[in-house]
Amino acid sequence: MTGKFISFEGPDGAGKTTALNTIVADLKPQLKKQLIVTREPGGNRISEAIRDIILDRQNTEMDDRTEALLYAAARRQHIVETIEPALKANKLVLCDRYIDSSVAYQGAGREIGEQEVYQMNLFATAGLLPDLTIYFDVPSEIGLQRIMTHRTDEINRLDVEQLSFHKRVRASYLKLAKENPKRIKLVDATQSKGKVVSDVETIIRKTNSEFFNESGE
Ligand SMILES: Nc1ncnc2c1ncn2[C@@H]1O[C@H](COP(=O)(O)OP(=O)(O)OP(=O)(O)O)[C@@H](O)[C@H]1O
Ligand SMILES: Cc1cn([C@H]2C[C@H](O)[C@@H](COP(=O)(O)O)O2)c(=O)[nH]c1=O
Repeated sequence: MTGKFISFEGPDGAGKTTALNTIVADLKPQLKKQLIVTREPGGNRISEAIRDIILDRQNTEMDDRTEALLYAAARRQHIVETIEPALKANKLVLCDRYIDSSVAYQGAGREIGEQEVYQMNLFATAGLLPDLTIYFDVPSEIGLQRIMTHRTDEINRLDVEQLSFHKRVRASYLKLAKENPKRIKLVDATQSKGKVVSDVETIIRKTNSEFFNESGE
């Protein structure tokens, strides 16, 4: 496959989606190749239906392993319908969350075990990993505060987990970043929105120069 696959990761409320919207608007005119922007869980009819089931706050009886399997199932369908065809067509794929979310949220947050969840996801992904992962690092308290203050209409079943759950998620992300320094680049997401965007754009430009017009404009 010849395209490039970049995932955006971070705890809830880290600001990934906000930054992604600005980054897409900024980078699109500067790119030589086509850009695909997508998200997990979701990105197609089946995966969006799975997303609705997972995130529905009424589904309080959902078992932790059921949850992990549903995320992996949504991921599989997303890879087959969206990510692989885009990479084969030499496109740049920007994806809001991917496999690291499962390791951090289900592996560490739900305490299923990070290795176990990673191994199960290897089956779902057939080993497809992002070329680059931007990790938006924010203390759990700040992320949750942002969500509770500004996004009360969209609070989902995972957002309402206890602070200890979210702290395990962040600790797991930090561990992943430390263990995979070539793939995962950490951005300080407590900075202003503008600074976060500019840090991310610098990383993307540096690591994917072949996708940009020579003038960079
Ligand atoms: N750098 C920032 N400083 C302050 N507030 C921010 C910053 N970035 C985003 N926000 C605000 O925080 C809230 C959450 O942002 P956003 O939805 O982009 O986070 P997210 O990482 O996509 O979260 P989730 O994964 O839970 O969907 C929004 O109200 C957004 O305006
Ligand atoms: C892919 C993936 C996601 N999650 C969690 C993380 C968030 O709490 C929600 C998705 O909501 P967002 O607003 O789109 O960020 O799902 C998870 O626990 N495991 C995963 O694999």
